Amino acid sequence: MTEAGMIPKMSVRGLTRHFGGLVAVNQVDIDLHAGEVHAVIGTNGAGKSTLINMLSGEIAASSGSILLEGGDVTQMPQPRRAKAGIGRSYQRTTIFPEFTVLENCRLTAQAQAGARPWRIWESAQHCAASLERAHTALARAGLAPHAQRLAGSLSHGAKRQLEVAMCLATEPQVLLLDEPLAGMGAEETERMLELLQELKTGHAVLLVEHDMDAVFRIADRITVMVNGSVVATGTPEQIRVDPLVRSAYLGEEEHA
Ligand SMILES: Nc1ncnc2c1ncn2[C@@H]1O[C@H](COP(=O)(O)OP(=O)(O)OP(=O)(O)O)[C@@H](O)[C@H]1O
Repeated sequence: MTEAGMIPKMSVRGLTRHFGGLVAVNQVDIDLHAGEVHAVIGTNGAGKSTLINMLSGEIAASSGSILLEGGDVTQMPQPRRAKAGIGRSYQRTTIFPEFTVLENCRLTAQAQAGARPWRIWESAQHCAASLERAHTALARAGLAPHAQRLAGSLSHGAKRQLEVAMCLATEPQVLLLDEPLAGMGAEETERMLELLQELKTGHAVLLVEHDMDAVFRIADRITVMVNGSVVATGTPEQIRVDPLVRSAYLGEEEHA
């Protein structure tokens, strides 16, 4: 059951980013609700990464606003946004391969909890709260049996699951997932989709993903971007039959 009728966890209005003369993201409005996977799709260069980077605080918005549970986070730097409840995974792998799966998760939880960087290694040994958060996140991501393995020895799919677990260890309100299915085989994709389905309970999930089959299966809501602008937002059923989307994005086979 979705919690879509409630106030959005994240509400974005008029979000815009210029790179010189290029408008990479143009006046984007988007609402992310707890209990929903909201996918953002679009052709290469449509502005999806720029959007996610603005939401996580990695790049500044040129204009517009981002509210997290009603509070304005538009000017908040990335570390504070992470503390406020915005978690994200990246297209590239960000794990420490020579540490165990559990240590990777625990260090993320520890860093997010506000430990001083130069004391992370020392205090990570002792911080029971971070350890508990790490165990909880690993269990939720289906990685508990691999907790003591070196992260570098995991399969590609399991590494992506670990990234999601690391994100969960920060106990976010909003999860921003950047192509979590990239490079996965069919079985790994299925496992990740099950995880995403489970994860949306209690979280708002924004999913940027190129695998259209997966998007149409998993998403509760889809926003379609073309050249930096939103051309449509709706349920998968609405998006599938939207004439603008069909001509601008879903492509020729729809017209056959
Ligand atoms: N740092 C930057 N400086 C200049 N232009 C940029 C920068 N980052 C992105 N762009 C441009 O902004 C536009 C949107 O790029 P973005 O990476 O957000 O698209 P995308 O939808 O994520 O594409 P892809 O699916 O290929 O990852 C593109 O034209 C890109 O070249």
